[in-house]
Parts: sequence; structure tokens; C-alpha cells
Amino acid sequence: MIDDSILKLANKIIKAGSKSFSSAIKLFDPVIRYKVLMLYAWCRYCDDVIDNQICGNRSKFLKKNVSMKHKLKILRIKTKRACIGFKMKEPAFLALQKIISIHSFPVHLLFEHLDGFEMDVMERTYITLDETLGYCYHVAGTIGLIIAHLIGVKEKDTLNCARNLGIAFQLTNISRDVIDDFYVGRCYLPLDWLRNEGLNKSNFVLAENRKKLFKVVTRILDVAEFYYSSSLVKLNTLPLRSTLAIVTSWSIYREIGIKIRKYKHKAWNKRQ
Ligand SMILES: Nc1ncnc2c1ncn2[C@@H]1O[C@H](COP(=O)(O)OP(=O)(O)OP(=O)(O)O)[C@@H](O)[C@H]1O
Ligand SMILES: CC(C)=CCC/C(C)=C/CC/C(C)=C/CC/C(C)=C/COP(=O)(O)OP(=O)(O)O
Ligand SMILES: [Mn+2]
Repeated sequence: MIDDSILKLANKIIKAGSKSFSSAIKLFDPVIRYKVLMLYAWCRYCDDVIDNQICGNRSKFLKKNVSMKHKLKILRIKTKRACIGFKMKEPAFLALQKIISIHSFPVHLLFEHLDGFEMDVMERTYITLDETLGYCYHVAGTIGLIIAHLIGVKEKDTLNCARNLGIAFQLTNISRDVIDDFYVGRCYLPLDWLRNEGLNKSNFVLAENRKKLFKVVTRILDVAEFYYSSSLVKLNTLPLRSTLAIVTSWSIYREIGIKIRKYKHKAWNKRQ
């Protein structure tokens, strides 16, 4: 069942794509780790295709001419084909088929995840916190739900904890990457909250506005705290190694937010 070549590649991808997650994943038991690695390979591939990157790294070698809309359409078609058993070529879709062949989970969550990419492709702006949370659900809450299914979670309350952890991670990710995201035309901060500080989606990035930006980001981190704490409620119902892996990723990623609070308006001078 465990196909070595795909496993080796997936390990390389998560090491390049995320120091944070590649360390925590080691604590899962081998079978769950394999499934989560396969899922990461698909997620990272989709994110890289849409962002025109390789493992999260901007790459000058990638061609820029294909429209993001077209790339998203292809991702949806290939994911659908992988789900219904087509013979796939790319490792990301072979990895996805590995999961589907050993563990059934609601595959509609894969398409809800891609719906989050559609918001990026449409260069969506987010007026209220609710709209920002909707984006977080699609790009990360769905991943939490899939991982919970892969761990064997069935219980609704526990699935909600997994969804909430994904949302907490994404709120942290938004806070960490707010300046970098601006330079690729993205702002996930609620425009209402920027307006409260006299900012807008064009000037929040200016050096003279960093202290005001930090006030908005602190509010986002406070919301993330709500999701971090609500994600722990049902952790004790999971197998021990899964709890260990999740608590480790919980602390590592949440630490990024603690560093942002510590460095305040200087938090974006280097990557936390
Ligand atoms: N200064 C930066 N600005 C934007 N992206 C960066 C920067 N440094 C690293 N990255 C991207 O983040 C990814 C991992 O980089 P790095 O190892 O520094 O952070 P990380 O701890 O892995 O982040 P994560 O929170 O994703 O685990 C890479 O995909 C890289 O492209
Ligand atoms: C609590 C229970 C029952 C289960 C836990 C379920 C899990 C592990 C939920 C977390 C899901 C998850 C890992 C979502 C992705 C979050 C996220 C912000 C990913 C971004 O990846 P990075 O590599 O950090 O970001 P970049 O793409 O910006 O580099
Ligand atoms: Mn990363």
C-alpha cells in the first residue's frame, strides 16, 4: 500500500513547503502520517499551481502566461478525475488517489478547498470578519476536516474542533503574511477593520501605517485565539499519537502569532 517513490517525494515537498508542519507530522503513527503527507502533497501542488510557485517559493522559471482561472479549472477537472479512478500522471493526484484507495472521506471537501482558491483567483476582498472566516474555512477548515476523517474521527463536535484548528492556522498565516500577500494583490484583513483605523487596502502596507496595521492584526490574532482554544475541546478523544501531533502543530503555529504580538509593528521586518 505504501508506495515508496510517492512517499519519498511527499516528504521532500512538506520539508520545502512548511518547516512548521513537516516537524509536527512526524508524531503521527506511520499510517496516518502517510495519509496526511499524501494530502499535503495535493494541497501544496494546488497552492503552488495557483500561486505560480514551487513549494511555496516564488520561482522565476515558471511560465506566467496561463491564466489563474484556467489553472483552477484544470485543477478541478484533474481532482474530479482522480476521485473517480482515472489513471493520473502527476504525483499530487497519485498521492490523492493513494488516500482515496485506503480511506474513504467526504471528497466534496476537496472541492470546497478549491473554492477557496477561486476567491484568490477572483481577487476577492473581505469586508467583514465573517467573510474573512469564510475564506479561512475554505482554504484551511476543509483541510482540518479531511485530516480528522483520515484520523478516523466521526463525531460532529470533534470534526468541528478540526475545522476550527484549520481556521486558527489560517488566521495566523494571514497575520504573518499580510505584507507579502499585499504584493501579490491579496488582502484578507476585513476592510471594515482597516477602515476603523483610517486604513484601506492600498495604504495599510506603508511603513508609516505599521502601528495601525498591528492594531488590526492584533484583533485577528484575538479571533484566532478563540479558534485555537475551541479546537482543543475534543482532543482527548483521539489516539494518543494523533493528539501529540496535533498539539505540537497547534503550539508551533500558534507561536507565530505570539511572536507577532511580541514584535508588534516590527513583526514584518522578518518572517516569523
Ligand atoms: N521572507 C519570505 N517571504 C515570503 N515567503 C517566504 C519567506 N521565507 C520563506 N517563505 C516561504 O515559506 C515557506 C517555508 O519557508 P520557511 O521555512 O521560512 O517558513 P516555514 O516555517 O516553513 O513556514 P510555515 O509556517 O509555512 O511552516 C517556503 O515555501 C517559502 O517560499
Ligand atoms: C483538532 C482535531 C480533531 C484535528 C486536527 C486537524 C488539523 C491538523 C487541522 C489543521 C489543518 C491544517 C494543517 C490547515 C492548513 C493551515 C495553513 C495555514 C496552511 C498554510 O501552510 P503554510 O505552509 O504554513 O503556509 P504558506 O502556504 O503560506 O507557506
Ligand atoms: Mn509555508
